[in-house]
Amino acid sequence: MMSRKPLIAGNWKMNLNHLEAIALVQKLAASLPAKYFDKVDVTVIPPFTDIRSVQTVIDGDKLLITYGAQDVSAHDSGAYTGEISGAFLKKLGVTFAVVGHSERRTYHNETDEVVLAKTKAALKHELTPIVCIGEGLEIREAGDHVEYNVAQLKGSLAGLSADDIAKTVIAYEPVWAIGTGRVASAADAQEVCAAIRGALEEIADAATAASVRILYGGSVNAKNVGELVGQADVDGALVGGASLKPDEFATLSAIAAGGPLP
Ligand SMILES: O=C[C@H](O)COP(=O)(O)O
Repeated sequence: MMSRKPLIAGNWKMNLNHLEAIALVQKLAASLPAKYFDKVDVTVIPPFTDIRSVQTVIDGDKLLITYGAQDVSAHDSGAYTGEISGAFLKKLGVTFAVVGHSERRTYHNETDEVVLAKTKAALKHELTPIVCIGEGLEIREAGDHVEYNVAQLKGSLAGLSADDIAKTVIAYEPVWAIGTGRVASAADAQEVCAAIRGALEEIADAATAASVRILYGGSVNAKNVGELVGQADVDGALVGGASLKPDEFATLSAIAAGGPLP
């Protein structure tokens, strides 16, 4: 099997102003020396207003941490008040763009069609989309979670070529596990991530499916990350709350790298 380098992505959501962002990145860098980055990719995903400050620290100190954006417009430029173009993000050195996070699907009514358009925009501007999918509690309790996630994945990637799909990262985030402290079991995460890989093989091809990184997200912390990333089809984590604590985020990144602890 092709080996996939783990990715630990810290989604800060709407937390930390630009001064707090600088302090967090500096603390994270101090806790996570360069030796780890051969074995794990670590990215921080701040609010848009922090990105320039984060870029300045990372470039100035030649850090190996990358950074992403929490969303990207489906449009390139023009009369779209409040939106942020992928072209602007690329110019700021952004590597990843989260698309279709459940908070955007829920609070901003983003459908699979919108997520697909944003995924295409990210790819067009050479950003790596982190395409989020995940079921709510009712669907999980009804036992329909595998079918639901596969359908959401297919809707969010509909019509993309295998080459484009190979440039994405997928994040499985069960909505009931986000910010609740109720993490999915490692077996539950593996079940859905394996089904996602199977679906990628169907819509692209085996080599593409084997190369795409699939993250788990939802109440990941330093205590549970080891078991989660130890699963065959879980290639890292999309971390919310624990990414706001630089020591814990460094520790869980080191665990994903296979240790030693910082
Ligand atoms: O994007 C991150 C997720 O929504 C997970 O958030 P959480 O780690 O706070 O549960």
